Amino acid sequence: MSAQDSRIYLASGSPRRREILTGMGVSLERIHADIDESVLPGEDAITYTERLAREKAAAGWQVVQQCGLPERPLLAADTTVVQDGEIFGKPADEADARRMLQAFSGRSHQAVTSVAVRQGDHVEVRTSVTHVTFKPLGEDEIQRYIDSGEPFDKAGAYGIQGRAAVFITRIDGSYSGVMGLPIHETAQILGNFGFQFP
Ligand SMILES: Cc1cn([C@H]2C[C@H](O)[C@@H](COP(=O)(O)OP(=O)(O)OP(=O)(O)O)O2)c(=O)[nH]c1=O
Repeated sequence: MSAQDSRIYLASGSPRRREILTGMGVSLERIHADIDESVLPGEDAITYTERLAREKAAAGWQVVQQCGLPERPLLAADTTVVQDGEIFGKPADEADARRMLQAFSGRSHQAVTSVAVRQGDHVEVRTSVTHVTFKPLGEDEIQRYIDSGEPFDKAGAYGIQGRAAVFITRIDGSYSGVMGLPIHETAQILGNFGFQFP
């Protein structure tokens, strides 16, 4: 079946994920499901994003069942940023955003995204790790970026697809993965659920 022939459930409030899937030709229906996104003690970034993608998919699947919705694949994902083993989620406030952007200034970090697709008890998960390098940032640049409001709903306090693009000197890996949904890995998993791309 082609991507357009069938819909998936999207257990995500991220506008970026919706845009990427729509761009891939996938029709979707949003499912609301919330989970606790705390990092467990000693958990590394990949273990964390894979666990969260699975948990978001499980919570979404529960909603599908509780509402008696027709069975079809459900997709969930989680993105985080990691540098020297430290996990950077969404900034809690302006000071937190400043701390993150200062840490990334003139250095490399990794953006990690795990995507999970679930139907019934069958779940598949893939992870993409992308190396991102920032130019050295001045305090005034950081402040102007914070004032734009862009950092606050994004892991690592920046959006590669937005104004932070000018901070980035190099990426090695998946651009869409940094944005929140790696297209290659997503197409691979959905392929295993019967979708065809393009
Ligand atoms: C690093 C980076 C992250 N992000 C976003 C992608 C994700 O939406 C967000 C990371 O938070 P997530 O918790 O992965 O996702 P979310 O809370 O937005 O949505 P949901 O849990 O409902 O699926 O950061 C960008 O948009 N651009 C970037 O360059």
